[in-house]
Amino acid sequence: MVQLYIGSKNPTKINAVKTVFESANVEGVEVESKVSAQPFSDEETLEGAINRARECAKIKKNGFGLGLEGGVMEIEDQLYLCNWGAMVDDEENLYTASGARIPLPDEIKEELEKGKELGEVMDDYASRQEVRKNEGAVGIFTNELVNRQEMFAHVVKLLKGQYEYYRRNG
Ligand SMILES: O=P(O)(O)OP(=O)(O)OP(=O)(O)OC[C@H]1O[C@@H](n2cnc3c(O)ncnc32)[C@H](O)[C@@H]1O
Ligand SMILES: [Mg+2]
Repeated sequence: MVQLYIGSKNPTKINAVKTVFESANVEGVEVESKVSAQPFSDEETLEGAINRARECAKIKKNGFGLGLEGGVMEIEDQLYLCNWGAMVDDEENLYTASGARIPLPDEIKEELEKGKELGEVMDDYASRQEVRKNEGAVGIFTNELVNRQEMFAHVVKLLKGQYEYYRRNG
């Protein structure tokens, strides 16, 4: 059985991996992303995902390491939610993929510019608790048609698919 380590204790991330790697043994491990708690660009968000995947692979030598990172990025003054994933396999090959992007309202942007984390801002905005561990910002702003776990599952599928392709054709 494939052993997978996902660098987070957030259930949306762990469950996303479980739904895609159905027959694998999946364990969430607390690791450092080594970027800001609230990444502010695609580059920084991707770096966080790669750092989490590599940290997992370093600590847990017997399995694949996976990292999923949420952040925000700007295009011409419009702030977008962005998401990145990375996976390191047992031969230290690195796979990366990005997830959905949707615009965030200006009032969310203003709160983030004050230094707050999106998770905290979303709870206040939606008058809910632990949005980041449930539907996520993506769930709130898509009327829950796409929740955070489903969004991350798509990223994990992109990682798994690339691993399968390059293992056969690489
Ligand atoms: O425990 P970890 O794995 O760190 O999970 P997290 O929920 O903090 O997620 P990230 O560090 O990947 O996300 C960076 C920040 O952006 C927030 N965030 C990102 N996407 C979000 C979403 O869809 N809904 C709510 N908060 C989100 C998150 O709460 C953090 O403050
Ligand atoms: Mg975090």
